[in-house]
Amino acid sequence: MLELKNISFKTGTRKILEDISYKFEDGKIYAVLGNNGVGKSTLARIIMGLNGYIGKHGGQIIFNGKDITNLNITERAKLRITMAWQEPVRYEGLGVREYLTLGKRINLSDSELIEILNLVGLNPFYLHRKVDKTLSGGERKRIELASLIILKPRFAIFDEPDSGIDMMSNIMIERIFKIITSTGGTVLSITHREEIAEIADEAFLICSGKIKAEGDPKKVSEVYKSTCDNCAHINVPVEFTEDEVKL
Ligand SMILES: Nc1ncnc2c1ncn2[C@@H]1O[C@H](COP(=O)(O)OP(=O)(O)OP(=O)(O)O)[C@@H](O)[C@H]1O
Repeated sequence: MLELKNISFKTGTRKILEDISYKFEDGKIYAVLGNNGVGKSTLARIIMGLNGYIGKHGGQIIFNGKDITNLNITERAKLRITMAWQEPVRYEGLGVREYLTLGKRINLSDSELIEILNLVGLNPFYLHRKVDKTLSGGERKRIELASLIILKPRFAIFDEPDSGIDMMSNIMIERIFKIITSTGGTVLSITHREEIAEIADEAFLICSGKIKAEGDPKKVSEVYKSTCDNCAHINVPVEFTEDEVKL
């Protein structure tokens, strides 16, 4: 269980996140919806413990009963809190096999690696490729998803899990999420796409740094469609009533 308690974040006088409280249970998929710039990735960076966010945000993060608010990204990684970034990084010279096995620190046979590549829609040939600019964006993203499966995360954040990957891959994304939740891990997917949000067990909508709606993913994505398409208050914190929030 990961619990966010009254998370807030400011840059100068600008409020980016305000009073975000949410409980993520083990073995469940969650989605966070919201327009560009509403604070979704900022919340992810706070959960991950990135430099520039630790000690600079308000509120607490409790993970399995332990206060992890002041732990850095490495300490949180040891608790297997991980993230697949919106724009995966490339490493010149590093082979896919080395990357996936953390330079052989993770012991996986070729057939196990090939099975994981297959899960993310890549053929065995990719084991012999490098994680560099010769990979397309979509291929790189798939390798990143494979590495996340291998890490067996307890809490995994996917920032736009389908960015750069074709539409046909929604089923693949759902399969990856379910591999993680089947062993009790929690998935948080950050998305603009209703189809991806609707894979989740629960969803919440961030608007101007606050939770505007939470609950059933279909209902939350309806609120998203009906209110966020022509948003009149991008990045301006607004007040919502309790009734609007719980769905
Ligand atoms: N450390 C920071 N310093 C200055 N501004 C920041 C910082 N972190 C986030 N912001 C600003 O906060 C706002 C929210 O950013 P964030 O990346 O969280 O948005 P988002 O909801 O993930 O958007 P997108 O869908 O475009 O990825 C943006 O205007 C961003 O520029």
